[in-house]
Amino acid sequence: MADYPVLLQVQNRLCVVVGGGPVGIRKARGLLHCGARVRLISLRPLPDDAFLSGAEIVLRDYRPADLEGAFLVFAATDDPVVNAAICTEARSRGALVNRADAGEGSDFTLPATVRRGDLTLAVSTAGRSPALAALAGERLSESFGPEWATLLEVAAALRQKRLTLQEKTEYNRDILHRLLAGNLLALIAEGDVAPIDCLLESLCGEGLTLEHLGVRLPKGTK
Ligand SMILES: C[C@@]1(CC(=O)O)c2cc3[nH]c(cc4nc(cc5[nH]c(cc(n2)[C@H]1CCC(=O)O)[C@@](C)(CC(=O)O)[C@@H]5CCC(=O)O)C(CC(=O)O)=C4CCC(=O)O)c(CCC(=O)O)c3CC(=O)O
Ligand SMILES: NC(=O)C1=CN([C@@H]2O[C@H](COP(=O)(O)OP(=O)(O)OC[C@H]3O[C@@H](n4cnc5c(N)ncnc54)[C@H](O)[C@@H]3O)[C@@H](O)[C@H]2O)C=CC1
Repeated sequence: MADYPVLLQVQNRLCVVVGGGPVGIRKARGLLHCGARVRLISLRPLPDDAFLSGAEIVLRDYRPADLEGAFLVFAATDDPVVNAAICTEARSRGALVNRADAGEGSDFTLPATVRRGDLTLAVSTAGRSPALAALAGERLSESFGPEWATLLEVAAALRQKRLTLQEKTEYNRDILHRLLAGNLLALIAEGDVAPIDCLLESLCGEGLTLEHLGVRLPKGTK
């Protein structure tokens, strides 16, 4: 059966990772990045460069009570018996569980992820080849440069304006097509405000400049 893709809001919710190897650390970092409260249980101490500031680190054998109050659970030890026990316990507590050593045993899997500001691109292979997911993510990363983050800011600001004016939502797709045909992405990458304002005003109406939309070009561009 096909997997159902969702994006979860984990801010301030407790997520428990069991296992402090490279895999557990990667999952914990991804969770911290999204504002989750992270509890990481590990038998062995973490390496010095784990950089998990803000996480609660518990260095001992996993106990079922470690999962108390968890929204998400990650079974990421190198012991399949322990991982299986974590999955059973998590489900009995009503938490969703990810099993690092077996895609089939998981309630959810993690995709390879590329972020450009609030634009998120995620690749899954339904657990069949994580290395292929990573490779496809690298390709996406090359195709979607940092200018996409600014494009999203422009699109979101225009959308906000038009919704305020109660116009039809088809407008959003149409105007984006026309802005892209006008080379907006390349103009953002070049970092010059004037030609971007010129394009915006010609397609969206007089006065609709970057400044009016509240969008700043990132530092590093002109
Ligand atoms: C099911 C899933 C469960 C989950 O963890 O969510 C899972 C399971 C397993 N991974 C294994 C191996 C590897 N995983 C990676 C890398 C990543 N694995 C990720 C996700 C997932 N891995 C989920 C499915 C995703 C999908 O649908 O495609 C990524 C995308 C996201 C992330 O983890 O954040 C991240 C790339 C991030 C990036 O670089 O962008 C690498 C490569 C590397 O490390 O460089 C290897 C070694 C090469 C290889 O084996 O392919 C093994 C065998 C372990 C063993 O042999 O013991 C299992 C267990 C099994 O398959 O049974
Ligand atoms: N999903 C994925 O992306 C990947 C999954 N894997 C799988 O994930 C597993 C973990 O991978 P690594 O992090 O590389 O392994 P690792 O061997 O480096 O780390 C395992 C961690 O689990 C801890 N641990 C073991 N038993 C424990 C217990 N009873 N209580 C608390 N902590 C315990 C150890 O202290 C260690 O920190 C591997 O066995 C492998 O099968 C491997 C590569 C990628």
